[in-house]
Amino acid sequence: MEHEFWHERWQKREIGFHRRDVHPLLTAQIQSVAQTGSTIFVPLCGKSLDMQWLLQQGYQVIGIELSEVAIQEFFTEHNLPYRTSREGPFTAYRAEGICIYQGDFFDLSEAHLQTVAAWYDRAAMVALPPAIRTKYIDHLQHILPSAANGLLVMVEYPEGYWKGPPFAIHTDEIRTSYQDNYAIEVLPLLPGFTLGGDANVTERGYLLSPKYKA
Ligand SMILES: C[S@@+](CC[C@H](N)C(=O)[O-])C[C@H]1O[C@@H](n2cnc3c(N)ncnc32)[C@H](O)[C@@H]1O
Repeated sequence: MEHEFWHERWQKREIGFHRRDVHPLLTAQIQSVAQTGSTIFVPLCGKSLDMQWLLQQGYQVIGIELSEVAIQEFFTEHNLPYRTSREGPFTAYRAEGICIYQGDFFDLSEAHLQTVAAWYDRAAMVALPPAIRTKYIDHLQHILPSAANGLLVMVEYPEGYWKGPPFAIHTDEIRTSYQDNYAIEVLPLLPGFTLGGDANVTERGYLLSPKYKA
């Protein structure tokens, strides 16, 4: 997806991916991947309420998001006074416990994520078409600290049912993408996120723990 695609979606308010509640898998599983007080990386974070929930639970949050509209709305909607600073290719938005980098995920480096204990991917990997997704997985594994755990939420639906995004990502692809470096626990299927429910669309969580810690 081109950057323009996402900027337009935020400008035109085509943000059906934005949930009005905290994701139940996050609340159920966060303690499996990171202790309270530790830092959670939220790639392609949008203005997810999940980040506010993490802050309320005592976690620190690092996010990365292309859209400054999304980031400003996040801080405004939660009444979080923030400051901004220009840092290389990014504008960093900071408030107590949280830093969201406005810019391209692919410009992040290891230095930005040194303190991260776990990453939380909800609607990040599934937002990307296959060619970019491969780059995303490579870059993510390159910049994460080797001890970081993962909590992933993927969308599943029958082939051809939707055009995407979100793209359907099944367990086989998660294994191919991460099994070299992570042990993978596959969580049970949940009803999908679509408004009013849609039996063809489901979500599945994964817990990833590193096989090799430096
Ligand atoms: C489907 S939305 C999901 C947002 C959030 N994770 C949530 O659960 O609501 C994907 C987000 O990724 C952002 N995005 C897409 N490509 C990006 C990139 N290369 N770098 C940073 N953010 C990106 C988009 O602007 C969009 O807000």
